[in-house]
Amino acid sequence: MYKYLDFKDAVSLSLEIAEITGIEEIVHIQDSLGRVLAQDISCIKNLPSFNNSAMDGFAIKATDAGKRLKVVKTILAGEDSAECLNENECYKIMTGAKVPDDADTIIPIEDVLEYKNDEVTIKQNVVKNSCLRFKGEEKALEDALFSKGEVVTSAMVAILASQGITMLCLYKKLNIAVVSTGNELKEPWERAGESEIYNCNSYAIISLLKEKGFDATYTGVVPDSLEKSISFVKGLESYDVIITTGGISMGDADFMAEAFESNGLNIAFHGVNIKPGRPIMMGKMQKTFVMCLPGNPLTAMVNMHLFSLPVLNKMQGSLSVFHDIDIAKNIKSFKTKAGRVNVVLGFYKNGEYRVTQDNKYGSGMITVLHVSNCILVTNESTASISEQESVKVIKFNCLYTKDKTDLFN
Ligand SMILES: Nc1nc2c(c(=O)[nH]1)N[C@H]1C(S)=C(S)[C@@H](COP(=O)(O)OP(=O)(O)OC[C@H]3O[C@@H](n4cnc5c(N)ncnc54)[C@H](O)[C@@H]3O)O[C@H]1N2
Ligand code: MOO
Repeated sequence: MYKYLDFKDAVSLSLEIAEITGIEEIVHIQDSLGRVLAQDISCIKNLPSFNNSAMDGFAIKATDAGKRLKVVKTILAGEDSAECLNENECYKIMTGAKVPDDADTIIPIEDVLEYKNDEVTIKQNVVKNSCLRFKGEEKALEDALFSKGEVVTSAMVAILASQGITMLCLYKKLNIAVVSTGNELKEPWERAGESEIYNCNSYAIISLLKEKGFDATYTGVVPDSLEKSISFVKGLESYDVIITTGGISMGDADFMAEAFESNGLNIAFHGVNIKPGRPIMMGKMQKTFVMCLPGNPLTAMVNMHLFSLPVLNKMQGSLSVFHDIDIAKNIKSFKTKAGRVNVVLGFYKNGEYRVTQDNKYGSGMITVLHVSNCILVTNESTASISEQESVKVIKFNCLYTKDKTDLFN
């Protein structure tokens, strides 16, 4: 195994070699949520599209404040009325209806002094242009709306639909293979003897990928044999990304590094000075990005958050690659081991961080992930985090940002 690489260098290196696949496809807005835009989009219909009323009431000239006016017409939303006001006249108008150019102010129905027999008495105090929404005041034609690389949200879908845009050019979803390794593994639907365990990593990783908007294909368990590992890996060449767990450390049955190297893997790094996650390996096999994560379930998931998701964000074409960290107050002191980067599980709520089980758990554990909702990363010189200290946390359901963030505590 190579010398353990510095955590920051490993993250930088992985992002350096991660390349966007750039393959585009046309998708309906209904299916675009969480996908990455492959086009810039600008305003093609003014928002709003015409001057309209923000209230049900009367459209008047502000200069008619204090007068009694004749209601000459009622304008409903969707109607296009020509201007027709003479002196001492006004329109009755509904919310969203187009305001003819000869009216400049809307008086809500509850604010008039009297409304009877098609006549309305307007109060003295009238503010010109009130309750009026002007054409293009929100966005005007050709204003920039979205940029290539933005992730589609429901708010964006609202804007797209408001523009009459139904089809979008998006980056095609990455083709991700998820692989488990190890003779000890049985699938959850099989029967595991006492010395065997159920494969939980593949299902956990695929679920996490789904949570983050990625799809993945589960390709099965590779047995602990170099020959079989080499040929299994060969069959995965068409994927954009391969994520494996297990078989990457120093044991007699750890064949992943050799199997990938035999298939032309260019190793970017193998071994990082971090706990958990030290044996992690990343590299490129021709165009395929390879992520070999350690087999311990907790380690595999933590590595997914720290290393894999930013790389996948970049490859998917998203501009928001980096973890959007939260700042929290640490409410229970705990120790970490200086000399390496530590990843510490915790629970974040209302601006407070509470360490999971006093930071005393093993990488092989599974249930500690469930009682945690975030991680915290300490730098190599940190040996403890005290109560009341301000800490940076990465929530499992964090957003991602364009700006490179400093994760260290
Ligand atoms: N001499 C050394 N031994 C180990 C080192 C080291 O530096 N020197 N590193 C340790 C660390 S840290 C880790 S993490 C593990 C990682 O080892 P591998 O990536 O080779 O993983 P395996 O040995 O195959 O498995 C580890 C552990 O995880 C279980 N496992 C594997 N796959 C799954 C799965 N799909 N679902 C559930 N559980 C899984 C496996 O049964 C093992 O218990 O190495 C240390 N050793
Ligand atoms: O990555 Mo291993 O813990 O760090 O168990």
